[in-house]
Amino acid sequence: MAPLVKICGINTASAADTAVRARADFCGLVFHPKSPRHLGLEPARALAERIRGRARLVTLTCDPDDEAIAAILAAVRPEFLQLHGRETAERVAAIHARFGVPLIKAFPIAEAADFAPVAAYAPFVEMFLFDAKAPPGAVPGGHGAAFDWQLLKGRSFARPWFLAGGLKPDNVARAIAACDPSAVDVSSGVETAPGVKDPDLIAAFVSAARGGTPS
Ligand SMILES: O=C(O)c1ccccc1N[C@@H]1O[C@H](COP(=O)(O)O)[C@@H](O)[C@H]1O
Repeated sequence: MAPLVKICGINTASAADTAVRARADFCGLVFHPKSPRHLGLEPARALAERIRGRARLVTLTCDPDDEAIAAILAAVRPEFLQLHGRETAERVAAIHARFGVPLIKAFPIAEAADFAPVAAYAPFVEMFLFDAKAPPGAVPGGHGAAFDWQLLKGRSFARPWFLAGGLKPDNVARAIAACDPSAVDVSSGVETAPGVKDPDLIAAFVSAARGGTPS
């Protein structure tokens, strides 16, 4: 079965409309001030209202405190909160208990040992997400870097999972064939510059992920 598709880092009305028209399953809004895709609460609220009901809304943040989570949830009312920082299983359990919003937990992957912590998060999250490790000191994601998809081959997990990191229209079909993810996530692979989404690349990515022709 074709995986679900998430377009992350939506930051304009036109990118939102393109993702929805391409029938992306999830649209991601980034709350990370060091990211070129960062949104303030008010622009995020407006984009969320444009997307709501047409794709599932995901808000992405890294190591948020409770105050930040409360503000994001109140402004956007997302279907999912993606935690893309170094949140421990205990912290994720606390977020789950306090806020009850379905969680996507991201894990940075470079070698097989990086999957070891994943199982401990299963009771508290809806989906896992596997991304390449970011360079030291850099923003934790959105770099367009891939990890070795073969590391996922033959593994099973207690939750559905996203493949992320360095996906593009011209490699997403190969990535899906290599490791059979439940969902794929892309940010920089559908951009012409950091934070600048391209309508043709978004449409090509969704089509290629669903078994169409890569552009
Ligand atoms: O997109 C961002 O700016 C971002 C910022 C901070 C953490 C994660 C971020 N994006 C996520 O990173 C992965 C991979 O992105 P890419 O396709 O390789 O550019 C993806 O899950 C994004 O949701």
